Amino acid sequence: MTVETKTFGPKTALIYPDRDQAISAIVAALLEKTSQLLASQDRVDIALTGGTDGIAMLDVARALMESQTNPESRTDRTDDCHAYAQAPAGPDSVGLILDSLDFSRIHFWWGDERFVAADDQDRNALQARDAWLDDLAAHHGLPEGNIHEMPADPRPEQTITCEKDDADANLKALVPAASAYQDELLNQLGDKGHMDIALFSMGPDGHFASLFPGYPQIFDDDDSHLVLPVVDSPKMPPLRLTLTASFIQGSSYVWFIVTGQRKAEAAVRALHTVNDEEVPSSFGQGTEETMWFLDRQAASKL
Ligand SMILES: O=C1O[C@H](COP(=O)(O)O)[C@@H](O)[C@H](O)[C@H]1O
Repeated sequence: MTVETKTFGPKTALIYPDRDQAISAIVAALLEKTSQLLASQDRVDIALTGGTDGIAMLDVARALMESQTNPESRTDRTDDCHAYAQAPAGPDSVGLILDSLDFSRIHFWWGDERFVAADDQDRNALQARDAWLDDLAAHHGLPEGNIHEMPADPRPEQTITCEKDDADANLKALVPAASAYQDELLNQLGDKGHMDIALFSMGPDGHFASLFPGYPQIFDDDDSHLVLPVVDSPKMPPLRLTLTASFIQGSSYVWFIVTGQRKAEAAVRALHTVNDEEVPSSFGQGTEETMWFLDRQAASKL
């Protein structure tokens, strides 16, 4: 597989010929890094992302796992998604890493969530469960308690409106939800206090997590805030919860998966700048490493 590398100060861009290869590469990197970290620490905390590429990553990881346990599924899956065929460490070594991972020591979190009912298909957590996590919990030793979903909107559907005037009513539901997730993060992460690996994708407007350009959440620099509510997201649905930029910046490894021409403009701005409120993804930096996995289209303006 050919991969081109470009560096932008502390940020590195890895450019793959196409979307499948970019996704396979970030999955392989995730599995390798998780395995490496588990060798020297008790647990690994991973923040997942929603969106098309974020969920496609989990589909690929599951396909890879199925190919390990059921070799007959291997050919079809390779044709479908190039999962392990394109993985940088080689199909078998990535599959072996996946096979040997101790999921009882891996915890999954989210960078953001759409604040909708628990059974709403828009939920990032529900999509992630369908793609991979429920299978990990049912068959591969991932304890249910290691899946740390952001809270869902507990209100009955007919009481929820998203008119501007209803911001107060919505905040009454969102603020305790944000604070419950913050408490869970603080309790679970303890002295470590940060994510090991935080995965993100980026919208064409440059948002990541639910931090949107020019919105108040991206200007919040109070380090005691880990999670914030969003009442009027420009991307549907309008009510959301998001990790803050300052908490994200405490993560060890911050990795982006970004594909498609429509994200090329935002990608070039995010990689060339740091902490630019007009391009929130420019805030995405890790203490150990900041890596962008791109396909050629998304990287076309770099
Ligand atoms: O709504 C969201 O969108 C972004 C980006 O999604 P994509 O489909 O353009 O890849 C995602 O990062 C975020 O988690 C999600 O809530």
